[in-house]
Amino acid sequence: MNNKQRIAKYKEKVNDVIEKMMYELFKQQPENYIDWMMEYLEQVKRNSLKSQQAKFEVEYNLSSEEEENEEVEELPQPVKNTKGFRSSVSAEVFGMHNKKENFIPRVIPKTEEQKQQILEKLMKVFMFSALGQNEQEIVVNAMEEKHYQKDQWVINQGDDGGELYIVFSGELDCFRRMKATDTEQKYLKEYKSGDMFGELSLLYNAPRAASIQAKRDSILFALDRSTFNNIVKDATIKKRQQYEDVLSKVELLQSMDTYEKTQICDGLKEQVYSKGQIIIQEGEEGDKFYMVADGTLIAYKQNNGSSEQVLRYQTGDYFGELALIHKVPRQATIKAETDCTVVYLDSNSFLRLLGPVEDILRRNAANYKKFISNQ
Ligand SMILES: Nc1ncnc2c1ncn2[C@@H]1O[C@@H]2COP(=O)(O)O[C@H]2[C@H]1O
Repeated sequence: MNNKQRIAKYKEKVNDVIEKMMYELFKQQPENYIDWMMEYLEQVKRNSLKSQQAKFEVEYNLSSEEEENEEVEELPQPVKNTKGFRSSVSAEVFGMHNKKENFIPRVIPKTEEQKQQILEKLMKVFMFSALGQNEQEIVVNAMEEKHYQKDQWVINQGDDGGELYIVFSGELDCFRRMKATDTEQKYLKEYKSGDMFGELSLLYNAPRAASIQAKRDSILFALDRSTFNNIVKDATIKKRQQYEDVLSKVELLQSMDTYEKTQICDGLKEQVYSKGQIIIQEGEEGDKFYMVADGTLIAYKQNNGSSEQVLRYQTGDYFGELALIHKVPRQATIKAETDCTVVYLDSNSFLRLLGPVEDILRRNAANYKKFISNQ
C-alpha cells in the first residue's frame, strides 16, 4: 500500500466515525453540541475498549463479575438528560474521560541510588521505556519495594489485581489453571531480574490470569493501578490493538499463545520505507528482525559480481533472523519493491521473545540454505 492508499484508508475510517456522529447529532439536535460531540467520541472509544475486553476474556477464559451483565453502552442522549450517558460501566477502565484531572500520583520516598536502580530496570520494560522523563519520574516515585520469601505467592489466579511488578532480584515461577474447571496448574514461565508481570488485570480490569510464586527470596518493585492507568495504560492498549492485526498475518507466530504475542506487540517498532530504499545491506552487521506489515520487498544476493534476486517478501513474511540466530553478517540485501511498512524487534527482544518459535525459524532457514554462502 503506498502513502496515497494509506491516507485514503485512514480517511475512510475517520469519515465513518464522523458521518455516524453527524447523523446522531442532527437527529438529536442537542443544545450544547460541542459537549455532546465530546461525549459521543468518548463513548465510541469506550465501546472499542469494551470489545477489546470481551475478546481478552474469551482468550484467557476469564470474566470479571463486575462486567458480566453489562451491554455495550448506548450513545449519548440529548443534553436535557443532564446525566448524559451511563457512567456505571467500570468507569476506571472504560471511562478514561475522568482520568488525569483527578490524578495525584503517590510518592514513596527513596534514595537517589534506589531511584537509579528502579529506572535501570524500567528502561528494559517496553511499556515504560518510551516514556518521557517526567512520566518516568512519576513511575519511579510511585514504585514500592516489596520483599517475598521463597515459596511465597505474589499473585493468585482469580484475585483482583491492584499492582504490577518488576523483578529487582530473585526468581519467580508463573503457573496457570488453563480452564476454570482445572484443578492442576500448568507451569508457564520463569521471571528474573528486569522482567515485568501482573499487567493484564490492570490493563483489562480482569481478575488475575495466572499465579506467581517466588522460587527464591525475591525483591520486587510494585506499581499501583492508579499510576499505571494514568501513565501507560492507554498507550499500551493502543499499541496491542494496532499490531495485533499485523502479527495475526505472520504465520511464523501462529503457534505462539496469545500472551506471547502481546509481549511481541509491546516490543515492536514500526518503520516506513519508500519504493527502492534498502532496509538491509548484505555483508553488514545485523541487529534487527523484521516482519512485513504492508508492501513487498525483494532479497538480492551477490553472485560473481552481479546481484541476483533470490526472494520476494509480502505482508506476513519475515526476514533478518539469520544474523541474529547465527551471529553472521547479513546474508542478502533487502530492498523495498513498493512503498512498504515493516515492524521490527531489536536483537535482544528477538532472542528473548521468539524463543518459542526458534525451532521453526531454524527449520525455515534451511529452505534458503542454498542461498547462504558462508555456512
Ligand atoms: N500465558 C499467560 N496468560 C496469562 N498471564 C500470563 C501468562 N504468562 C504470564 N502471565 C502473567 O501472569 C500475570 C498474572 O497476573 P495478571 O493477570 O495481572 O498478569 C499476568 C501476566 O503478567
